[in-house]
Amino acid sequence: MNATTLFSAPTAAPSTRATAFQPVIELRSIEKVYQTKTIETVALNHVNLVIHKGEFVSIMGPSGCGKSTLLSIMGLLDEPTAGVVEIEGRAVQSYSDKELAALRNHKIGFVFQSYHLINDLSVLDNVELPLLYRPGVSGKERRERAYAALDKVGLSARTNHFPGQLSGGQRQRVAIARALAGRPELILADEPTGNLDSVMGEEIMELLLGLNRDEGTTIVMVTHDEQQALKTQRLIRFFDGSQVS
Ligand SMILES: Nc1ncnc2c1ncn2[C@@H]1O[C@H](COP(=O)(O)OP(=O)(O)OP(=O)(O)O)[C@@H](O)[C@H]1O
Repeated sequence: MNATTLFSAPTAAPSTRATAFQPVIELRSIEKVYQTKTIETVALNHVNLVIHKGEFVSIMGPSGCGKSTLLSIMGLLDEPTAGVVEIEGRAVQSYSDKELAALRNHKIGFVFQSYHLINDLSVLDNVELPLLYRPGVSGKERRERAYAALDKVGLSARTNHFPGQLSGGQRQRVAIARALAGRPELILADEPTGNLDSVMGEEIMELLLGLNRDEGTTIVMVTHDEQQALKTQRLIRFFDGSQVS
């Protein structure tokens, strides 16, 4: 299939606090091929995509069409087989390993379907954990940021609980607080409501919409829920590693 251009302006006005049309991340002709001994899978087929500051973009498509692969490449967790990823106008390939690690830790926050919380740690410690690896963030600042993030997601009263004592929706709130404590410019959410019932899923969706609207946080979300996707500013549909709309 030929290269597909995913670039398009947001369908709704970006958040008032966002800097309109300033790219946060740009993918140019990204290809990802997984090669095993017997089979070659083209997971992404020359994808072109720009995410702008303050956008909330959702990505939908059938199982296996490349959504998680796309998110991993955007999150600098995986490398494309071909093509260029640019963060704030600079090709990621030109960053040193140290700079890349800093980008990953400082600019990008991840939210996963299965929360990825540590069950033996309290809610507060889970949220603080990624900040332990941040040079220059003191213990006091870590704690303050974690409390502030938990306040933002409405969990101030649960700081000493453990993940096993929380509902699924509350666990996802903790995971979102953990991402927020790092003050990321971009949140990548892979099916954040996938394990939740419709009421809790709706709550998490409202939380993400609020963060985007009120704080200008840029969000890219993979979802199988069309109703939720339609609430975001731009919906990108994938099929077989390429954008179809
Ligand atoms: N590590 C891997 N090795 C080989 N093939 C892989 C690997 N990871 C993904 N794939 C293949 O790449 C394709 C895209 O996978 P990906 O997980 O990105 O799809 P997806 O759209 O996120 O699917 P789902 O909705 O089921 O999570 C699939 O055909 C998958 O089998």
